[in-house]
Amino acid sequence: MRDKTLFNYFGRSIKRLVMASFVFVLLLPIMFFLHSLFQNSWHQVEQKMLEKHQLISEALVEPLTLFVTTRQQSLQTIGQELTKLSNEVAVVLGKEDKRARIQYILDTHQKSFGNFVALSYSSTPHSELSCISTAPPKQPGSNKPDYSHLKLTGLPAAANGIEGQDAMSPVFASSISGKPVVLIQHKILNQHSIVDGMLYAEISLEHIASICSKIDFGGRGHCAVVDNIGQVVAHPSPDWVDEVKDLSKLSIVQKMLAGQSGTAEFYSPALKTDMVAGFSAIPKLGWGVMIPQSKAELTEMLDHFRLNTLIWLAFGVLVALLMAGFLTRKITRPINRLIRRTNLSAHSNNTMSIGRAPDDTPSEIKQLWSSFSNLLTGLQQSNREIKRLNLSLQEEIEIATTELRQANKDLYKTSTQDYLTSLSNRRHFTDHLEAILEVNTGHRVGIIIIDMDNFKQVNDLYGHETGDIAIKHLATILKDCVRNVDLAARLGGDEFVVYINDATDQEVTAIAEKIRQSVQESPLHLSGLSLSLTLSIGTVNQTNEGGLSLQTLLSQADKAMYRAKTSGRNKIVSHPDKETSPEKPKQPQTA
Ligand SMILES: Nc1nc2c(ncn2[C@@H]2O[C@H](COP(=O)(O)OP(=O)(O)OP(=O)(O)O)[C@@H](O)[C@H]2O)c(=O)[nH]1
Repeated sequence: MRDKTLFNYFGRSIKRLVMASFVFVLLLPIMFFLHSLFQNSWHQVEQKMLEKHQLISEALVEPLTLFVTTRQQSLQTIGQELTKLSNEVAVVLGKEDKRARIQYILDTHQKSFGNFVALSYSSTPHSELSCISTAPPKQPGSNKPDYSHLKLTGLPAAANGIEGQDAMSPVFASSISGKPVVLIQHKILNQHSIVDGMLYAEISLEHIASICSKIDFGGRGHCAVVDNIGQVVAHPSPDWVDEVKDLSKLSIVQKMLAGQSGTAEFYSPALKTDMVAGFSAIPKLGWGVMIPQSKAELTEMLDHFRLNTLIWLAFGVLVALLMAGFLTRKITRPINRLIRRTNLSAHSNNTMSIGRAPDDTPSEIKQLWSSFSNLLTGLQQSNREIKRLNLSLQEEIEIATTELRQANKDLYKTSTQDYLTSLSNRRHFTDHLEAILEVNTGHRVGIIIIDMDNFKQVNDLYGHETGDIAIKHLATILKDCVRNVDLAARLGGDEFVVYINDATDQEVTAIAEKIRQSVQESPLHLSGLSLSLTLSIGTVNQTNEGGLSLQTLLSQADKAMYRAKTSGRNKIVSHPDKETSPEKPKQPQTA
């Protein structure tokens, strides 16, 4: 449901749609990228860094091995000379001379090689040193170094050397220089391969320290070398070097001493931090070399890398959004302009065209614009035509309505009026009276029925047209005599009826009398002819208690009228019988 709402929201305008498309299109790869950046990168970067560290450590294996090997070879050279001397002096020289010659050889080589803190010789493996050459030269009377406590480990043979001939000690503080050194022991063999003497060389580790000191990167990235029992050979900390620090407890050192190479993470108690390192064992020496670095430093590097990536990413997204905004504007601006022009056109009463699309409008929208313009022009023409038709139709409708109204009026007149007198006809009178009787209870209802006396004679004597004139003459008098609230009607022939609304019997009789009198006193003048007319009138006046019948009233009034006829005409008879006879009845007469 929420998704639907979201889609609806973005679907409501092209601008939102395009912007959302850009964002989604961008966001997907960005999210994958970020996921990979934050999930895998630490491991990958750490691995890569450590691989580099390990490569460096591997690269150091050879020079460090070479460092020892070259010194081994030097000892071998000295050893060969001493063997030669041994063979010669066995015959020629005395013991002291031999010792002097050995001392000379040692001094000569000490000077020429310059690699040794001390070169010494003993005639047998366990005898006291008989000759020693040191740099600087040893002071007379000073103690000879004692190597008996050192645990030597065999070295692989140097070039042209014999296996088992050389051995090397762990690092120890030289009694001569006070500095850390390692001791290389070289056995001097006679022609029968029997040990004839021992050559010892204290080797300074300064050269190794100088090689390692060149490896210095980051805040705490360095190189460290340990000997075969895990003691420091080279390390950036001079104290550790001087005190021959034992690092054998470190897991990484133990791995190196076990002959392993690789990468590892370990805690440095000295630096009190987690470290990561690439390490390599130096198989020929039993040593190890490692390139450690603070883990925090790597994390910082990674964070820095991530921050940089995020900044570039944010910059990219911003540029993409700006581009999206610009492109969206290219699409929506002409559409909005089209909408505005269309609205203006609509408000201009369909007279204004929307014009041409601007030149920089995209071609599809240009086509839309053009189609829209054509459509609008057609619509405007149609609208004008419809308007014109509407106007003429309106006129026609008005005329037809007027005619219809007139026709209705005529129809109503025809259906309710008597054609000759324009009084109400019988039907209208009946309908009207029945409606009154139904609703107007409690009021009096008076009915006057009027019939011309001897009217047939009028027709017979003066013609039908004169009869009509006489009928109309009577109608005119009736109109004058009845009140607005009353209703006069022609029932047919020469018979008329008047309804008297809510009047006393006297008032009804008075109106009837007024009619009768008016007719009597208004003879009809027709081209020299004066025609006197009289009327016979019957009346009835009753209170409508409800359920009063019109037919009954008419019948009662009619009977009364007939009684007026039969009792001499020109008189009024009221129901129940009550005659009003003003004067002697007359026949219609001509003057
Ligand atoms: N001119 C004319 N005569 C009509 C019309 N309708 C009916 N008549 C005539 O009116 C006469 C009515 O006569 P009656 O009322 O029956 O008799 P009367 O001669 O009036 O005699 P009494 O009513 O007894 O006084 C008849 O001759 C009808 O033909 C009409 O519209 N015009």
